[in-house]
Amino acid sequence: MLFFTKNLQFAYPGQTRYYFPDISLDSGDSLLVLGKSGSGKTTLLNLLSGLLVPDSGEVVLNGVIVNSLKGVNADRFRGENIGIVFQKPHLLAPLTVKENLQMARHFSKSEGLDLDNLLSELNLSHKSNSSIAKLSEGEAQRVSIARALVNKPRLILADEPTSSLDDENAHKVISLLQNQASKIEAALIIVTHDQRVKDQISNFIQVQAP
Ligand SMILES: Nc1ncnc2c1ncn2[C@@H]1O[C@H](COP(=O)(O)OP(=O)(O)OP(=O)(O)O)[C@@H](O)[C@H]1O
Repeated sequence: MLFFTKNLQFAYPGQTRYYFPDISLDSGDSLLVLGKSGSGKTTLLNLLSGLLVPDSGEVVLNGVIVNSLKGVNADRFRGENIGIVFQKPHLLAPLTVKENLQMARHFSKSEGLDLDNLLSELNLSHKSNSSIAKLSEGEAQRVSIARALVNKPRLILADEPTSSLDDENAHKVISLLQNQASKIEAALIIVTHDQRVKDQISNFIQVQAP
């Protein structure tokens, strides 16, 4: 199994404890994490990426217990093995599209993907030298997806990637994420409250506020 969690429990200080359903994914598998606003979806995503540490339970990626890594080791492992598509792109505005990808590459020792190929696959070749400020919202989102893929991660986590998109573009972005994930043999987890995504990915878990 490429990625799995077991008995994940977590509570913010002074708050009620979350008990998250177990996850298990092989390379090429996709999973939706569904739940209402405030149900704990982003919290679960942060536990899966090691940005938060569970009170108990395990997150295992490629045989490594993610929640037992600390400090620099945790950051390096995340940089090399987990690609995160944040809800907002958070790109470096003074840099060009390609420089943003080069920067992401810089933080990893892994060989990664060819940048020009990746830009072409995401229909961004013509924007390679554009500044981030001049991109449309959709282009900025594709750069953010490219940045998540650049180090050829084993796990891709995407937080609400379709929430601001119309039906056609929502469909395109999910297809893009699925195609790219299966190409690099990664597992894909998409956190969303967007029920439309179920039409493309049938495998899901539901999280609920405790
Ligand atoms: N750092 C924090 N400290 C304390 N409570 C927090 C913290 N972050 C989130 N919470 C609380 O935990 C609960 C779950 O938040 P979370 O962001 O995981 O929900 P979500 O399902 O992702 O919501 P949304 O769909 O609105 O983004 C909320 O009640 C939130 O107020």
